[in-house]
Amino acid sequence: MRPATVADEAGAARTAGSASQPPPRSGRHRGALRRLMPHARPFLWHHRRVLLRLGAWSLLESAQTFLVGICLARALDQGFLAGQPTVGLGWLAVAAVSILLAGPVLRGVFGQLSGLVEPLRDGLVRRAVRQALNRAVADPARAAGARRAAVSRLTQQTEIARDSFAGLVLTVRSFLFIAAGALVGMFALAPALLLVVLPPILLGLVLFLLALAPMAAAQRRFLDADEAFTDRAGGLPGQLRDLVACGVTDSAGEETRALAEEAAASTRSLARWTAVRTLTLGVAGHLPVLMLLAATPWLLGQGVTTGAIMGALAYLVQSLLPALRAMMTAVGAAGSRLVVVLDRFVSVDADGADTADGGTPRAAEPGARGAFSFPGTGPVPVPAVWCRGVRVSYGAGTRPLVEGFSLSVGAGERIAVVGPSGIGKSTLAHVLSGLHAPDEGTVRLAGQPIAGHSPRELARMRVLLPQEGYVFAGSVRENLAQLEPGAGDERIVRAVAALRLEALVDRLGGLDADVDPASLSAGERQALCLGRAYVSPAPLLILDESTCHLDPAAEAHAEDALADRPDTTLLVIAHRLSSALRADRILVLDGTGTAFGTHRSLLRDSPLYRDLTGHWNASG
Ligand SMILES: Nc1ncnc2c1ncn2[C@@H]1O[C@H](COP(=O)(O)OP(=O)(O)OP(=O)(O)O)[C@@H](O)[C@H]1O
Repeated sequence: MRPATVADEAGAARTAGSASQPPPRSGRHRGALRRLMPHARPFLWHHRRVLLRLGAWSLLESAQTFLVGICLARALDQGFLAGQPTVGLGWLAVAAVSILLAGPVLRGVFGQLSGLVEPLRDGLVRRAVRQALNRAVADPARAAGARRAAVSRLTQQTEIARDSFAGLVLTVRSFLFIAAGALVGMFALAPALLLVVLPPILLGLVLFLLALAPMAAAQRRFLDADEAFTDRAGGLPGQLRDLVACGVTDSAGEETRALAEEAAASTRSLARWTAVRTLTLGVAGHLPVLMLLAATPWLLGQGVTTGAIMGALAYLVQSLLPALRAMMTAVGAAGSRLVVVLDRFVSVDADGADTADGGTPRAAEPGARGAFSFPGTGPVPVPAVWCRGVRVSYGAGTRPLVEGFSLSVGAGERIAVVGPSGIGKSTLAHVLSGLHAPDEGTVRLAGQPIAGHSPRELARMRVLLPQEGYVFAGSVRENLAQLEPGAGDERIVRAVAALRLEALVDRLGGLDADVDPASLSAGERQALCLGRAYVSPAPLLILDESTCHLDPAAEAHAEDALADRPDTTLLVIAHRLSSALRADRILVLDGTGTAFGTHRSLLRDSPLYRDLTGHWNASG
């Protein structure tokens, strides 16, 4: 049998990823087995009757294996070597009948196999379609083509899962029952045979099991690195002009070099583990035969007959070792594929992330991980901001600023909004905050319609910080706790520390000191307002150029601190390119239409975004 090569391993990894959403982040698949077990156990328990029937058919396979070795030994010892050829032929005839029985046995096994494999596929297909439909409802802005692509990807993955699962069940089951038949047969022939062949088989198996986890990790690392590099290299030629225009060729080159180095390192690592696996296959697949041949004089000295040694050889060469090699290969290749694909189903559910645009997967809905319940459907995360069919204008008869506008932002996401001056960014911020009712359409925050809430209720749903930082005459503490009057000192101190406001608070005389708004600079007022947003209980923070009086470093720190605030979704109306670069996704407003994507995808797809970044770069 041909040993697995790095190319095979890479192929197996690619097959699992070929149906892929974008490459999983490194480490994302760590603990995949642990994540899958809670779903696998109920599935297997639910199909326990099929498993029992499969076991019953497989027992016949054990019996058949057992008979072949025993018959061969008897044919030699009691027949041909004892001068009784007819007896020998008789035993061989029994062996031949048992071999012929293999056909019906295999038919029975396959019949039961479908009872296990098809429900898995049906469940996954149902799940794939429901996931896509749920996302289509939750995110109507996504193009229909992308939705179809998501269904196609997921249905394709179900086929990979089905084939891999079938291969695994077949080979693992076969190995277990054939091994049982062969080992019992050897024990029946002469227990001393087991002393010779069992240790190398067990050694190979243990080495194989020890290498399994690092091998799978190496496959995943290779898959991630290979996809990331291919993605990058494929996109570069088309982006070259914009990269030069934006003056970011050095950083783009560095990034590409790092991806290439990671791809090379991951391939080397995969090669090393493939060599280890080939070694384990060699130990388990060939050493038992060598040991048996080398131990023949000793076995004969122990009174083991020639027929028994030949029977053991037949068990090893005909049944046990081929089944062992098939099982090891299947677990190594199909097993990894199955884990990767099923884990993607789990991860799609947990993240609610549709990454069809090639963008960054959205941040997970807090607490949603593990919501997968196989093979039913799990909850789809509620978007932090969701709007549909929104039309906004200032007065009847005037040209609408936005029309037919839809958007879905996942909880925990960091979004930047960009667009030319006067295009309607602030107006959109007001609409999303419930301060300006749209002419048409619906806006929901965390699943709740924004319309019809009192100002107090709105304050618990979102914070909108305008460009002008409004500070009132009162204590520093009152200013910081304005949106959460009951906030304790601990919370206020945490906000002060997170936003590095200690020096400002000290200069003002501490938390209890009175503030004279007129004595503060515009930047200081903005800093206090950012602290106020941090203290607020609202999960959605909208910054409408509310850091424009801070220097770029302070602005970056403030945005990072607010984005890192627990359970926070951050929407920043950006006035610098750096804000957009820090965001997970960017919304580009251009009056007649919008574009929504990552910095990279927008550089490629949105002429307006390219112009804006070029303008920002030119103006420093
Ligand atoms: N209350 C209002 N009544 C009438 N027109 C308004 C009102 N507020 C804003 N507008 C107009 O709506 C358009 C969009 O304004 P908006 O402030 O939302 O744009 P913007 O993209 O935030 O601009 P900038 O980047 O300059 O802040 C502008 O033409 C503005 O003059």
